[in-house]
Amino acid sequence: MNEANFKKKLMLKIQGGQAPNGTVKVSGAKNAATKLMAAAMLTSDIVTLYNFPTELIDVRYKADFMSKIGVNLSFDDISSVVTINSNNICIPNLDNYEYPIRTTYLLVAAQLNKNGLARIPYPGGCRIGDRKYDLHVMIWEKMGCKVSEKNDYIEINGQLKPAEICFPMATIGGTENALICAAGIDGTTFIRNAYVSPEVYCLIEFLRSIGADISTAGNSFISVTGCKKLRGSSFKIIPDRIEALTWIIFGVLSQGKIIVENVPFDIMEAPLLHLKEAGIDIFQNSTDVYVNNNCLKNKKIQPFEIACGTYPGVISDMQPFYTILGLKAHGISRIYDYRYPDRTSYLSELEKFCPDALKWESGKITINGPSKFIPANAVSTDLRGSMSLVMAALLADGNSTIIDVELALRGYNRLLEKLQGLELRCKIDYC
Ligand SMILES: CC(=O)N[C@H]1[C@@H](OP(=O)(O)OP(=O)(O)OC[C@H]2O[C@@H](n3ccc(=O)[nH]c3=O)[C@H](O)[C@@H]2O)O[C@H](CO)[C@@H](O)[C@@H]1O
Ligand SMILES: C=C(OP(=O)(O)O)C(=O)O
Repeated sequence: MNEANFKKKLMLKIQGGQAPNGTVKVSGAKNAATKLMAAAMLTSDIVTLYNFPTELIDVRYKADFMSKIGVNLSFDDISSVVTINSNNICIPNLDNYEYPIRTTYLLVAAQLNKNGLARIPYPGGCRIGDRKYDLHVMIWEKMGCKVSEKNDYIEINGQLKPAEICFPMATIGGTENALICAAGIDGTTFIRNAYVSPEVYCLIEFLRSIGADISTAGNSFISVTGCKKLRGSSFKIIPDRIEALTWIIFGVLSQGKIIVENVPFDIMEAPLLHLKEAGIDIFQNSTDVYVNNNCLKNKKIQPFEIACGTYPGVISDMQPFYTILGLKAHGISRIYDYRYPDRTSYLSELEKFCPDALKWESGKITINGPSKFIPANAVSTDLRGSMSLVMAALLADGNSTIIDVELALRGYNRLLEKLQGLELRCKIDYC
C-alpha cells in the first residue's frame, strides 16, 4: 500500500454472483503482528518478523506512530517481512494523536524504559461495544507509574517495577500489556487471571526469543522474569485464524473452488467443529483446505446455535461470519455473543442484502435462513462487519458497493489482490 494512502476512505465495488476459483493464502495474524511490533521496541537490537501482514491498515497506523518516536521500520511487502530497529526512541511531541487503532497502550513500556515518560493516543479500535482501558491504567499504576489523562493523549510517568497483577476479567489487551511491561525490566511479575489466547501465546514466545523468562500455568497464571537488556530476534507470526475461517465459509457459500493455504488448524478446533455440525465437510491436509461444492453433505447447510466467548471456543471476532453462514442455512440459527454483546451495528447494513432474515437484540442474533442475497450499497461499521458485507456482496447477483471498506483492510491483508486472485470482479476507489 502506498504510504500516503492508508488514511484514506475507500469503497469496494463488487460485481457479485461469480464463483471463485483459485488459491488464497492466509496472512499473518493482525492480532499477533501489531502486538509484536510494540514488543520489538523493548530491545535496541534488530527484530525481524516473518509472515508479517505488512499491508494492513492497522500495521501502517502503528508504524506511523512508532516512526514518529524514532523507531525505524522497513517493510518488504513481497516477502511479508518487517525489520524493526528501536535504538533511538524519543519522547512524542505530536500535533495529532488521532490513531484509530486499539493497542496504543502497548507502546508505553518501551518509552518508559528509555525516557521515564510515555505519551500514547487514546485506545481506539472497532466500535463493537463498551471498550474500557481502566485495566491498562491499573497495570501502569500497580507497576509504580503515574497516569494522567490529557485532552489528546495519555501520559505515563515513572519507571516500571515488578508487581503482582490480578485481572478481574479475561482481557487480551490487559494480559499483553502486563507481559510487555514486565518483560523489559529486571525482576519477576506475576499475572493472575490472565487470558492466553493463541495470539497472546505468540507474544509470549516472541518475548522469550528476545530473552524474557516466562512461564505459564494453565491458561490463567503467568510469571514473567524480565530483563533490562533484551536481545534481537527473527520470529514468524502465526497465521490469522479469523481470516482462515472467513475464506473457508466464503468458499462453502460461494460454491466455487478455493484452496485456502496456511490454515492454523491447531488453534481452530472449535470453530471448525461448528462448521462440521452445520453439515460442512472440508478436505484438508496439514496446512491447507480445499473447498468446493462437495463440501456440503446433503447439499444443505444445517441451522445451528453458537455462543461466542473466549478461546478455545468461537471468539466474537468470528461472529459475523457465522451470521452469514446462518443466512444460507435451512432453518433458524441463533448466535449469542457473550464477549461483545453489542457487536451488532453491522447487522442493519447486512440486512440490506437479505431483507427480513435477521433479528437481533443485545447479545443475541436470530437468523431465518435460507436467504437469497440481493445486491446493495452498504456502509462498513467495523472490521469484521465490513468483511461480512464484502462477502454478502460477492454472493449477491449484480453490482454492490461497500463504503468505508478501509475498515476491512484493517485486518485483511491484501484483500483486493486476494479477491482478484480468486477470479472475482471487484475494484477499490476512494470514497
Ligand atoms: C487488537 C486485538 O487483539 N483485539 C482483540 C482483543 O481486544 P481487546 O484486547 O481490546 O479486548 P479485551 O480482551 O481486553 O476486552 C474484553 C473485555 O474486557 C473489557 N475491558 C478491557 C480492558 C480494560 O481496561 N477494561 C475492560 O473493562 C472490555 O470492555 C471487554 O468487555 O480481544 C477481543 C476479544 O477479547 C477481540 O474482539 C479483539 O479483536
Ligand atoms: C475488534 C477487532 O480489532 P480491534 O481490537 O483492533 O479493534 C478485530 O480484530 O475484530
